[in-house]
Amino acid sequence: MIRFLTAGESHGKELVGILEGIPANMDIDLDFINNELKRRQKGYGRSERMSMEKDDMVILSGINKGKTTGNPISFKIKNRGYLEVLGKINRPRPGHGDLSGAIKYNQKDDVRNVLERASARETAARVGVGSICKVLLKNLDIEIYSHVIQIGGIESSKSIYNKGNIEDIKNADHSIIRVVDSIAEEKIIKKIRKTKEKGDTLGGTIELIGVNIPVGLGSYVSWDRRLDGKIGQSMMSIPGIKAVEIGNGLESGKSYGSEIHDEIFYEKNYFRKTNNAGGIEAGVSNGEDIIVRCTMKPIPTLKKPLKSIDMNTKKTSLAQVERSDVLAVPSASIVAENMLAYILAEEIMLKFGGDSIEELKKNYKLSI
Ligand SMILES: Cc1cc2nc3c(=O)[nH]c(=O)nc-3n(C[C@H](O)[C@H](O)[C@H](O)COP(=O)(O)O)c2cc1C
Ligand SMILES: C=C(O[C@@H]1CC(C(=O)O)=C[C@@H](OP(=O)(O)O)[C@H]1O)C(=O)O
Repeated sequence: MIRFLTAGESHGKELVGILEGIPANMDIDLDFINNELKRRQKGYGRSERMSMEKDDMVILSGINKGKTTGNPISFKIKNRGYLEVLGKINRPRPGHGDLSGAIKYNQKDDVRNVLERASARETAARVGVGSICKVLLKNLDIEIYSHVIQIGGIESSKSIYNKGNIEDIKNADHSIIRVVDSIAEEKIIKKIRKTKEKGDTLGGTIELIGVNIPVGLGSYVSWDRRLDGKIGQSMMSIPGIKAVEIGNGLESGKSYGSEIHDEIFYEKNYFRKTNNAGGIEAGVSNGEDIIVRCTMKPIPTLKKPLKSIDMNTKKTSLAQVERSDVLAVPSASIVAENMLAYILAEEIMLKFGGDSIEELKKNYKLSI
């Protein structure tokens, strides 16, 4: 069984992660992990904080001479934003965790402790965890890719949900956004710039694809073992993600069954000519690519703030203005890839098992 925990605050000393259940003897390439961390920091529209932070992983345990040992892996990622002068916050930002967190944890005098953890800075540690899971999946030739498909209503890349061409996505550059053409790219950048000038923010939609997925991950036997349910929760756990779609989920409600269900064929193996199900039926992977789309709402911190209440005086006021991203959709895309990697690695270990990578590979080969 794989499980993980993260700890750390946005402006605390460090973020830490503990990941248990990764088999022994797996080669860990730290450059690959640090590149994943770097990919999460890219994206036009992010704040100055991203040029301050240079995320890299310091391994504390569970990896020796570049190989996993089977022991829990722990690591840290330094916060260069540590010790910044941070003022009190008592005018909660609509859309952030400020108000509900202040009431829940009785932090009404200063909301700072709430947003320190609600902040998406924590997702750096999740990418640390997910990138180790990606290495596990790569050992079985399973890969995960993602791209941004729209920002603020402007299409940036074509959805590939139905047997589309994934070659473009494999090389998607999240430094800005993967765009259909340079005109769309120009339009999007202009929109982000204008939005920033107006003191406003944006969201968008991302798409993930998992390839070379074996049949049988997840299960229908109990509600909490369904793979689509697990993926849904992992995606919804990313700050800002407000909708998750598997395959052609949204359109399916407007279609006839004859239009949406993927007919079954056989030629040496079972296969489908369409993939509206996004690779999952009855909570079980069916061997087709896993396709997930997620929509992120606009960033809650607005330079031109919305109405709020001063929690000291209870008078109408304007929400607190903090340094903030205008858009973080490309970064969320990398977080989502890594959360999907975690869920798939967890399911792989549940189904095939193995205390060493050799054992896992042997079990896997025998079963598929
Ligand atoms: C990579 C990333 C960066 C983010 N940056 C900011 C930010 O700079 N300012 C902000 O207000 N929200 C930011 N968010 C979104 C908030 O963290 C999120 O909206 C908030 O925690 C409330 O959670 P919810 O949107 O899931 O309800 C970011 C999210 C992600 C994934
Ligand atoms: C630090 C990160 O994202 C942060 C997420 C975030 C939020 O409210 O979620 C607010 C901003 O932090 P700060 O208040 O320091 O400017 C973002 O920069 C990161 O992604 O590494």
